[in-house]
Amino acid sequence: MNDHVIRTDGLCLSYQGKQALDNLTLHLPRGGVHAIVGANGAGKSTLFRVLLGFASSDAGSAEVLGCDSRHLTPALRARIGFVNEEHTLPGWMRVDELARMQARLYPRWSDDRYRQVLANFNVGDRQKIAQLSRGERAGVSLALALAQGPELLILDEPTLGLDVVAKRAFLDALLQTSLDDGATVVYCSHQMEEIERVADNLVILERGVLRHMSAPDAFCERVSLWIADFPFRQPEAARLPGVLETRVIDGLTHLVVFDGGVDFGHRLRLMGARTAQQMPVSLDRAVNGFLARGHAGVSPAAFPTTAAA
Ligand SMILES: Nc1ncnc2c1ncn2[C@@H]1O[C@H](COP(=O)(O)OP(=O)(O)OP(=O)(O)O)[C@@H](O)[C@H]1O
Repeated sequence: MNDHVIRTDGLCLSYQGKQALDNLTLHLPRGGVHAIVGANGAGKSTLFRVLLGFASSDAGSAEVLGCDSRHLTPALRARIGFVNEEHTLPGWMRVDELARMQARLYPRWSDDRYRQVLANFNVGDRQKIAQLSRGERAGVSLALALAQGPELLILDEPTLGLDVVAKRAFLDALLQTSLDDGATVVYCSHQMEEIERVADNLVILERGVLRHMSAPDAFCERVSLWIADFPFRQPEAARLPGVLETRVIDGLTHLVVFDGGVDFGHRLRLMGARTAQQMPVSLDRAVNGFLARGHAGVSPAAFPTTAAA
């Protein structure tokens, strides 16, 4: 049995000649929390739109829960929860009216789960959706999505603009559902500290291409910060294979390196470094270094895709 909750093969979509998804092959296994990261415009929202059948691809295939995204039936949609970054909900409805409507639509609806999630947010049942703050609306949309009892929950930057307390409540509710109900969560975010906390799998997209997929820890282990002291002149260390980012701080050269290998320090010494020290990096620094090389005009093709099959 194909046990991928999401499966795309050679997916392409361009808007007016701009390639939003570029031959994207992505297979996400069932279970856990999968975080999709990428720079602005990397294709994250476009991918979700294609997966949910809201946009058509130019080529390739997309499947969700084993079904072609172009032909998702209402029964299959009922097994998928979706929270978008705008938390779009009908503003004219009251919170309790909306919940009652959703309860009728979804056979697996759980009032207990709805109440449990909503309790984290300061929302009154009789408030109109339009009167809610952004964070409260986020809480309602998450409570509705989780109460649906989805097998798969897709979230597009769900915590954007939330304060620290609302963010924590949101993530706690998300984790609890993933653990208690066995739902697979797929979400995109720019917040690495969040991803570090909740994600089992890290997916890096760059200009519509899959660049990396592994556990966040495994990714971090492949990225190091090297601090080298070049007493005479700064070398062209950026040319060394795997260098993502270089900076000179207080006379020392800082290099963020991907898969530098055990002899990277030796190479720096051969280039004239008096000392070369290796240090671990945070997920934030590792991902940002990885994405920054694309911004710096370095051709991503110079780096192999490191996605697991
Ligand atoms: N409806 C559209 N019409 C034209 N171009 C679009 C449309 N939607 C997306 N794009 C383009 O497709 C590319 C991918 O956009 P997408 O919204 O998927 O990126 P993203 O990774 O979600 O970005 P962000 O992190 O900024 O939300 C971008 O270059 C964007 O300009």
